[in-house]
Amino acid sequence: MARAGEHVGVELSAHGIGLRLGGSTVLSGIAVPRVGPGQVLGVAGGSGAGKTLLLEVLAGLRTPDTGRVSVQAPPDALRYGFVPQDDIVHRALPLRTALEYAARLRGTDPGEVPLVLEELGLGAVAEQPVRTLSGGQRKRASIAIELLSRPRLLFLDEPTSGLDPLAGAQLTEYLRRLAGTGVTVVLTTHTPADLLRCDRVLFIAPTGRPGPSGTPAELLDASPDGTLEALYSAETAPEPHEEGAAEEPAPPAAAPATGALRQWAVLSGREVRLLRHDRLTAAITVGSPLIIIAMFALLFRPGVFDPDHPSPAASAMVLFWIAFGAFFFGLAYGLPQICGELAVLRRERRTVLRLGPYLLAKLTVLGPVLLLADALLLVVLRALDRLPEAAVSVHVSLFTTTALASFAALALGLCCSALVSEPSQAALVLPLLCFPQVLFSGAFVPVPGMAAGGRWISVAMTNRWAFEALGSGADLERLWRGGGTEGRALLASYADSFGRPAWYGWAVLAGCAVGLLVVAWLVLRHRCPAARHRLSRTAAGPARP
Ligand SMILES: Nc1ncnc2c1ncn2[C@@H]1O[C@H](COP(=O)(O)OP(=O)(O)OP(=O)(O)O)[C@@H](O)[C@H]1O
Repeated sequence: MARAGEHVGVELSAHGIGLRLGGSTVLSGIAVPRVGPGQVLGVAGGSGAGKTLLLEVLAGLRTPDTGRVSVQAPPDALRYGFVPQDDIVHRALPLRTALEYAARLRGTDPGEVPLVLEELGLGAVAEQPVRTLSGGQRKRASIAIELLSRPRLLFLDEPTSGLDPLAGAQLTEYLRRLAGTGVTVVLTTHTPADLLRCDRVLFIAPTGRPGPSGTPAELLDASPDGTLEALYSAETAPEPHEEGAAEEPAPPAAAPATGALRQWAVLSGREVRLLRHDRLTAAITVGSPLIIIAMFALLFRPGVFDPDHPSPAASAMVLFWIAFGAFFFGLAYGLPQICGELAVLRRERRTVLRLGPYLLAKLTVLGPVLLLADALLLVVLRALDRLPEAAVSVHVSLFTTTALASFAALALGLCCSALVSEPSQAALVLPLLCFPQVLFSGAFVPVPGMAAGGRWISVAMTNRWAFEALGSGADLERLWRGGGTEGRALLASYADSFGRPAWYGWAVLAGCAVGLLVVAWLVLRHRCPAARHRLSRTAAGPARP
């Protein structure tokens, strides 16, 4: 929290801001009046006028095509916070826990959490899961997370939207008090009552052109009917563009950084807590492999790998479904992971979060569960005589294959989860990903019998490589040679599918897992950009009181 009387502060202003998106101009010639510590700037305008975009430009999250944002801050005082419109706290966690993880991630003292909660009037609901909080409490929770970093410059995108007039008034009053401690506050709002509590107000006219600007009293004087509402569609002359002036060398990020290792540890801890607090998800995570294993145990006959009386076709099916089970475990775990918390991820990326530790934390928590599921699958099937009685090395080979198949599928799931926007879309993707893994695995139509197109597609199917590695590990060819006419027919149709050593399949599966994780990382880097402060910061002496 900023301490009253501290003489550090940030001054912000902007000139000639212009921005084009999707081929059209969304902001042009916007000037932002100078605001400093202790002041609140309200940005107003109709829906779609460009308030959020301007806020992002001011916060250094977007580069304007024209114009300049300047921030005057004493050395080391440019700590900023950005509170977006979306819900940005993990809903399953108790509020206090969510804030403590946010503090650890930012490298700030979790001991600050009770202070921040009290300050925002959230002490009484600190132990409630975030999903049970009211809209107004969630907004304050969102602000609380940013306050943990003790920002000197705080941006808030529509902090009062969805609140009743009293709750909205209380929130803006709180922001006023916060500004009084030396923080510079910039907020967007739709509510004229909020604007009356600001020191300065800037209107953006429809289509992103400049509107009137001044103190609330000046604006009320200038209004044709004495109301702020009348100014929503008013336009003033745009500031001349400063072509090419937008790009400034990027100063270092303002938020305190935590090391990659520490982020990984904090994020892994949070993943575990999320699983513990979201009991239904935890039950599905543990229960779905158990159900699938039980179905396999009921489906397969015992003794199909008996070298004296083998059932060649049945043995191929057992190995295929084991490969598919391992694939399904990984995919089902990976798909819901990222899309359900994109808003949280975006926000954390704007402060400190690194994507490497984030993805690694997912693997750290889900990996052991997957390994356990794969091991249980093999142990149960062997105990029920659905797998061959063989040397330990054979079982190690089968386990290695299933583990790598699960990890490749987990990486595929994380990748797709990063690409979609909502869990409902992830659910739609699930069958689309499973179908080709069945069709082109080479189990039902052996690879040598596929059309050329199918053979090419099968190369990209991790299930094919898992199936072949399992067949090689279990030495299907030898089993089939002793399997009479059926065995010889299968040997002819599968040709050399199981002729390659198992490690060949392992290498492909490991390569797929790494490649897909890199793709997931790239997708997230594009969709959740890290804050790059392109503000033209000027070192300054003591800020104005
Ligand atoms: N990525 C984008 N590509 C193209 N157009 C965009 C993009 N993001 C925003 N816009 C457009 O820019 C305009 C301004 O959007 P912005 O979100 O800033 O509006 P706003 O004033 O915050 O609206 P609201 O009050 O409804 O939240 C809108 O017309 C929007 O459709």
